[in-house]
This record gives sequence, C-alpha cells and structure tokens, in this order.
Amino acid sequence: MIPGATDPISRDGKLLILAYDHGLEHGPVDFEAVPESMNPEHVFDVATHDAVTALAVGKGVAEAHYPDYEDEVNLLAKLNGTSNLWMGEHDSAVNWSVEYADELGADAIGFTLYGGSNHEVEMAEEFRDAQEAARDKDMGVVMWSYPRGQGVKNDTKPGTISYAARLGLELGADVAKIKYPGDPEAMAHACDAAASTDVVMSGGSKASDEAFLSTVKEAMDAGAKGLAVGRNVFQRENPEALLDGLEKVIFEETSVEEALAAVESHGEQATLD
Ligand SMILES: O=P(O)(O)OC[C@H]1O[C@](O)(COP(=O)(O)O)[C@@H](O)[C@@H]1O
Repeated sequence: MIPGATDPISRDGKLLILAYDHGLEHGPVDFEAVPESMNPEHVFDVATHDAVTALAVGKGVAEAHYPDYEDEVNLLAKLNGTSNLWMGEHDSAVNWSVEYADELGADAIGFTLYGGSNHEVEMAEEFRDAQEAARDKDMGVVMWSYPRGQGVKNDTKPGTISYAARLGLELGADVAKIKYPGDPEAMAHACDAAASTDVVMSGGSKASDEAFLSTVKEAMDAGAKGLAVGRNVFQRENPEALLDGLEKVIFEETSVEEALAAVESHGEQATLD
C-alpha cells in the first residue's frame, strides 16, 4: 500500500464503500426488494450520507449519473465485472480503462481478482496494468479478492480468505475486500496476512440490523479498516438508518447496542419529520 493512497476514499483512515455493481454482477433481481434501488439516482442519493466514503459503480452508471454527484460523492471506478449469465470458469471483463475512469473524475479503482480460477494468470496481468496506471494518476486501488473457480473448494475457509487478503498485498492493492471468514480469529489472521494493505469486509446478502452490525463490529475489532457493502444497504427501505448505525460502529467505534439505538432513533426522527 502506498501511504495516503486511500485518503480520497476514506475518513480517519477507515472506509465505508457502498457497492452498486450488482446490476451487472447479479442482474436486476437484486433490486426487487426495494424497487427504487433500480434507479441509480436513488443509490447516489444514499451515497451522500456522511458515513459513505466512496461509491463503487461500473462505467455506464458512472457516465450517466456521476456528473450530477461529483461534488458530493467519491467515485470508485469498478473496472471489471461480468454478468451472472456467463456460465464459464470465473473470469471478469475489463470494461473501462483507468484513463477513462480518471476523465470521469474517479478517486480510486476497484478490480476483481478470482484467485484459483483457471483465468487467474490473465486476471493478475490485467490487474497489473490497471494498478500501474492508477499509480500514475494517484488513484487508490481496491481489490475485490475473491478466490473462486476450479482451484477453490470452499471460498470462505479461513486459510483461503487469508490467502485472498495476502494477494492484495502481493499484487499491490491499497485495500483488499474479502469475505468474512466466519469468526474474529480468522478475520484477525486475514488482516495480519494483508500486512500494510487495508482489509475491508464484503457485505453479503441481507441480514437483520443486529446480525449485520455485530458482524461488522467483529470484523473491525479484528483489524478490518471498514466495509464494502451493497445489498445490506440498498435492499433496505430506510438505508440511511442502517448507515447511521454503521457510522457508529466503524468511525466512532461504539458498541453494537449504541449503533442499534442510532438505527432506531433514525426511524423515530423520520416519523417526526
Ligand atoms: O458474492 P457475489 O454473489 O459474487 O457478490 C458480488 C457482489 O458483492 C459485492 O462484492 C459486495 O456487495 P454485497 O454487499 O451486496 O455482497 C459487490 O460489489 C458485488 O456485486
């Protein structure tokens, strides 16, 4: 990690990345729970919450909507991505260049690496080009480090997750985004493995407020520097309430109980308004 590389997409050295590349990765099915989340403007509005340090989107969404939000939202350009319609070995198409992301005003790049896939070698070489171009532009580099494919039997096994975190360091990412390996000790080991590369926890499918905030708290206490989350925010009717809670746990280092109280009082405030 280059010192200061994440400054434009962090707050006090911590990150809350709102991920919204699901329309590509999973398809519109992810927006069914809250139909307004189909419209990128809704999610850009959510990303103006103080707790959100960057919004990760693909090229088309950035082109169409970022110009209206560039003063309020930090852009993380998710450079590669593939649809769920693809049935081959895990791989990800590079859909835009670092140069073009820079022209659109991006503060950092995001790049998926499927370690263990038969396409790992090509993906690592594509990452090399993107990482070096990002260094030229002083943009931070976030790796979605997801071991998957023929070489991976269990993608949330502690040893696999630690390896994913380490790949972030070895290949030159400033931040490695990894799945939660299931318990705090395994998460602490993954953070140790990443050494100077920051680790953020990947959100996953929607959970209750209490369950999600508790897992985020465990990850933070284990050494994570934050969170990259999509569905647990935009699949909520009131995403701002959960963001109030996440702000407490991530930036103010409060207990889960205090964070839950913030979520609930946001609801009361909304009723008063
Ligand atoms: O694990 P999957 O199903 O491939 O999910 C990929 C999605 O997860 C993310 O990495 C994080 O989003 P979630 O918080 O919704 O899991 C997205 O950027 C990406 O679209």
